[in-house]
Amino acid sequence: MHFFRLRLVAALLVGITLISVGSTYFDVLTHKHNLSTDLERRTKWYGASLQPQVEQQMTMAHPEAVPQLLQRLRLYPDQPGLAVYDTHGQLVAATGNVTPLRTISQNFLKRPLTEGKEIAAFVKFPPRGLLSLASDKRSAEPAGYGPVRLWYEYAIPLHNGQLTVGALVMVADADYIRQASVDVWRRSFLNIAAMVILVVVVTLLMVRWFLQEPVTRAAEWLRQLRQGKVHIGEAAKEFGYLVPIANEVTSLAEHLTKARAAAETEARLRDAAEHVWTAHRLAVHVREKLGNGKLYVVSNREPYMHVKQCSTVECVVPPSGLVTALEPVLQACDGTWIAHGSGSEDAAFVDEHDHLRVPPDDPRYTLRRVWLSEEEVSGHYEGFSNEGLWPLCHMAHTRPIFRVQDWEYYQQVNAKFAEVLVEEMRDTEHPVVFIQDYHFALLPRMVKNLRPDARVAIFWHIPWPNAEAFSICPWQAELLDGLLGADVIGFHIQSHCNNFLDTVDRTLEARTDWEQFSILRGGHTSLVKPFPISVAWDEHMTEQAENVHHGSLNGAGLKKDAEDSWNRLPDSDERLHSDLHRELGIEGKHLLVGVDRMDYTKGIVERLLAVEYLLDEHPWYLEKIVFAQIAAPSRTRVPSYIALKAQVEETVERINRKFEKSGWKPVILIERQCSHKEVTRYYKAADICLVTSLHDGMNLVSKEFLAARSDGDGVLILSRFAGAAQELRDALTVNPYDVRQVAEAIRTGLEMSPGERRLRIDRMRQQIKEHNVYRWAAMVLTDVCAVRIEGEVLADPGRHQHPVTA
Ligand SMILES: Nc1ncnc2c1ncn2[C@@H]1O[C@H](COP(=O)(O)OP(=O)(O)O[C@H]2O[C@H](CO)[C@@H](O)[C@H](O)[C@H]2O)[C@@H](O)[C@H]1O
Ligand SMILES: O=P(O)(O)OC[C@H](O)CO
Repeated sequence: MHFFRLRLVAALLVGITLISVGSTYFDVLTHKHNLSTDLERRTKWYGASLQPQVEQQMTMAHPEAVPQLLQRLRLYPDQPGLAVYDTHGQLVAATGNVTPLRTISQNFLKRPLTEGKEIAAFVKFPPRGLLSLASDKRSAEPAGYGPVRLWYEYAIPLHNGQLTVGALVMVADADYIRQASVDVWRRSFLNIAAMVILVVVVTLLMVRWFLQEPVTRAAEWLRQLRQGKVHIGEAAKEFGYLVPIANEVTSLAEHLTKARAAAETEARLRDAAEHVWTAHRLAVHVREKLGNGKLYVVSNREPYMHVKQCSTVECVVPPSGLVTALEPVLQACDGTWIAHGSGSEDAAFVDEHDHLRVPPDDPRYTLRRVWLSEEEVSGHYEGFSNEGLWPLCHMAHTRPIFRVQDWEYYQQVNAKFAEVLVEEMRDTEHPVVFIQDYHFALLPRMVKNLRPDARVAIFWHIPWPNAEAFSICPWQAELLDGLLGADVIGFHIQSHCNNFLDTVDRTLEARTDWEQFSILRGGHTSLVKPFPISVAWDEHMTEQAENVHHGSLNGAGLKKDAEDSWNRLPDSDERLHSDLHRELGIEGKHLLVGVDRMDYTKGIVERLLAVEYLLDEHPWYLEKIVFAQIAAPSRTRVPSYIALKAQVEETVERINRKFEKSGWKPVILIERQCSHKEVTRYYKAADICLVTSLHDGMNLVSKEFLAARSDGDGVLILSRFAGAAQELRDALTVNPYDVRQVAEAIRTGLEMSPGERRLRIDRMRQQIKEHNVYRWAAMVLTDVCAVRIEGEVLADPGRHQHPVTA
């Protein structure tokens, strides 16, 4: 820093001095020029006014009268000295400062006397020759001549008709011009000195306040961070105005912290011979399985949408179970995610290949956006997918609608994605394609036809109904045939696999192997397997929770008693809990939470009716509970969704009207999409999380709730018709249609002892930790990478084994 300051001061000194000297130099030149021009003009004018009278005198051949004339003509002492010379260059008369006039050179007079033209010049007098004769050579004052001064000499010819009769010479003292320049330089020097001092002082102060101090503070913070003495979130104030750097450093620190945590976790897991999957383990595993290949994921919904909100463009993560599950997988494995670019501003954020790297603030993988027309969205997404297949696969008693035109768009969009996929994979050998969901039932076959060397898996995120229910789809055979193009077909649970095998059995010419759970059709085998999807597991939160719950050493080095810590939330969670309660105006009340897309399969209305039933039957809970339902707008142009929204709003209004009392209302409806962070606040602050789907492939809200409960508290009420119910045996399982049962479950949850809550949550969290989304992806990708492609030479025989047992 010291050297930096020295260099800065030196640079400022040189810079300011050069600029100031340059500008002064030009000032002096201008000033000198102006003064000289003025003197020239005045002298010439004076000469012109004298010339006729002197000429007359010379013409009359009275040279002896010329001195008197000159005396008369020179009225003031500051006027130029005057001299008249005859045609031989002999001085006839002189007045004023005669010394320089006497030494006018013959050369100077030559021009007016011989050529008849005027002449002017600035000269220094006494000249150098005289100076050198001075007795004291160091003196600037030659003996008898006074100091050297600047003079302006001007000579004009004197005429008698055509004849030159002499010359009139004027000598003006021009030394004031030289003096003025010296003055300007002196003033400028003082200015420069003052400016340099001021700028240097101000700069040094600024360096100290705005650079040295923040940098010192930031360096100290980084040192403490390295030593684990401070938290990442506390950085901003240390960095002051260097906030952009703070953000980058914070993100770097987060990465380092995560990497350190991951390394520690890996080491611990290895040490404990556990089999928990982490992002890092998945990344290593997938890289090994893919070899030279690459991963391509296809879904209708994209993980990041650029949308206009008010006047700004925001990049949002849509509320979708599929996105929640796949995003951490892609972040771990890299690859390309191909999806419909559905955000209003999406087109502005892609390159010429419709690519962008995401997540935007920490790019890890490529998103390829596919553009669909309004008609394609309406026919493929809203029509066939969400008015046809969605209600067909969910037992929620909404009638599926199948239109011929929607089916045509469904085929068209599947073909469009196949084309894009093939284009993306053109330079990749052995690509692995992982297709998502019911929007792309035809895609596996299309891809296999175009790229027989591709290994293809499809995961069906929603339930598969029984064969009879599925048979109402007019194009069931085409859909099944399309799906059977895949090498691996995944569902959440075994019963969905069974339903699928049964549907194929009854519909197509194919050999179904119920022992291997595979289907052979046209010489190609498809493996049909359950892969229960899950959420990412944040080891950080787990450690924090475990430290509190199991009485390990806390930050202060004190061993906490397990029972004592049981009823306590960690500080940050406690604060979060009370902040949210204060924000909602529900301090001291029990908070029940529901988080869903506004979808009729999620049982939102039934859940509201259960809350109403509870308050009717157990009025003791009046003013003691609040149910917050966060509902993200979903498929908002589909009629059944429009009707559901109206029904939910009406029901909330009716229940609130019925029970509201002195400012308290039993239901808060938040109809918008929240960030993951906001949703997590609700999960953490809730006493009970209500998941009452009428039918659900898996349901990730239940798992997110458990993952968020690092405090080890909270109760999960879970529909038995959600796939998650098969794994989460410690939830309070309910039939969502049975309003009384759901109400009773809420009551049980509210009355449950802290010990029982902890026991249940602990077991379910352990289940999710071990069966997280990294494990899900590892299972699917291991199976698809193990597929044998006809004619392919095995470069790595290990690739085709099934080593995953965890
Ligand atoms: N208001 C809101 N704001 C922000 N985020 C919100 C939100 N409401 C919901 N979300 C988020 O959206 C996701 C919903 O996931 P779900 O599994 O519950 O249902 P979804 O039907 O979308 O998924 C489909 O795919 C998943 C994954 O396979 C299956 O579990 C499921 O059964 C199937 O229907 C969750 O991550 C949740 O946090
Ligand atoms: O919002 P959608 O229509 O993409 O649905 C999201 C679901 O995760 C589909 O399974």
